[in-house]
Amino acid sequence: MTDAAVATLTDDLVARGWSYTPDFLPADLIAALSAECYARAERGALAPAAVGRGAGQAVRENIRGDQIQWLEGGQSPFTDVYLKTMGKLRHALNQALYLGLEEFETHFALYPPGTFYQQHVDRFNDDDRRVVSSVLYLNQDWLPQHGGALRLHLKGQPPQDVYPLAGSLVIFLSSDMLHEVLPATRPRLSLTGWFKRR
Ligand SMILES: O=C(O)CCC(=O)C(=O)O
Ligand SMILES: [Fe+2]
Repeated sequence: MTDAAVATLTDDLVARGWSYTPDFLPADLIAALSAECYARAERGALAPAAVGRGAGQAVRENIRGDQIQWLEGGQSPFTDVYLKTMGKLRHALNQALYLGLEEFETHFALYPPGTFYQQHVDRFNDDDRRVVSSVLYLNQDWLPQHGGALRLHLKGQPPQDVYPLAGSLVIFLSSDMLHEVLPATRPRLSLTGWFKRR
């Protein structure tokens, strides 16, 4: 992540509420993170993702069908490099945009073929701490015919589809951006995260 890439990212976030950075992290690190996600899935560490919060939380596969595991520091050298990079990005966002972001929470997500996440925004009604959403994709050799786009529903414009290509990073404003994940023909892996204010 060069200074120029960070500048473009923050400029795009201000100008249009989202940004796309190809090759955000090196290919060998992305391959290691992808292998780690598959290994976690194989040992049963990923669990069906829930929607909602607190007492209203429930697994609803008609709304979202991914399997997730939250990350913690110290789990692997690869996830630690990712967490450290997102920490640097958090500082950069704060310096450029004065967002007061104090935390970053993130999970692996695996969408089995055919699963999806219906249109939503990432901020909860009863908790407005999520300010910026991030998705880092871990899928080698992804082709448009595999489906699985992240569809951003931009205000007053046609929707924007982003394919989940290995190493690419999408950032958007958590409260404003209506978005959905379209079904794919192959497993779709990512690290999804949220920069939060206190
Ligand atoms: O994987 C993606 O492209 C987006 C995931 C998402 O919208 C979410 O987890 O809230
Ligand atoms: Fe989302």
